[in-house]
Amino acid sequence: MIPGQINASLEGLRIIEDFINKDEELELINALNSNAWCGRGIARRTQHYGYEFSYRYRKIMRDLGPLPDFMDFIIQRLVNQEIIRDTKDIPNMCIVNEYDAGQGIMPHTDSATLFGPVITSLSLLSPCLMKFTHASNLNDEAIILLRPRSLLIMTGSSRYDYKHTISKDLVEGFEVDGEGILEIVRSRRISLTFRTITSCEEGCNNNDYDGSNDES
Ligand SMILES: O=C(O)CCC(=O)C(=O)O
Ligand SMILES: [Fe+2]
Repeated sequence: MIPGQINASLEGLRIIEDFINKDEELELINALNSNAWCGRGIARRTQHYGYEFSYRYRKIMRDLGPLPDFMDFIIQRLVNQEIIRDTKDIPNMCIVNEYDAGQGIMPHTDSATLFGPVITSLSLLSPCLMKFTHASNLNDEAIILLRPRSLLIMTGSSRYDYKHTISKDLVEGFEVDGEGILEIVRSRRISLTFRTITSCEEGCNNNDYDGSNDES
């Protein structure tokens, strides 16, 4: 647990608190809980909508069709609130990640060739910290608090120049001005990360692919 400065600003990074309300959060969780989770290869469970992404091959494996209806209101809100301004940036893919206590995600930059310029991630259930570290200057870092129902928007430098990660720590601490160190005791968290597949010519319709050897 490393206390650090919380929510330092990064070019292109924005958080919208309470992007959805508690009823909407519950409805999303119920919809996701009634669908099949994919537990292959990586520690945490995932669900892929729109397109299937292989963590192992780092490419799009299959076109799964349009995003499900229960996500429509999110896409609509992204457009209405002008988070997505260009129709070509309207998400056509969503990966749902489930993190149990003790699970995180390794430092990475979401592929610049596969995915479009705007990446949004909606957080449900447990809060957590996300650390951004500049890819070529490791001293340049920012720690961002992801509260439930908040939307993280990554564009510009935060999307392309930094790696982001979520730790496996069971307890996380961060310093809030005037309030001292606050603690998060991590429990189940679900995130919905929306992206736009820019091209799906190569690697799509790999009908032989069953993902059984994927790794994180
Ligand atoms: O869980 C999150 O909020 C982010 C997930 C993420 O970084 C990714 O799937 O690339
Ligand atoms: Fe990511």
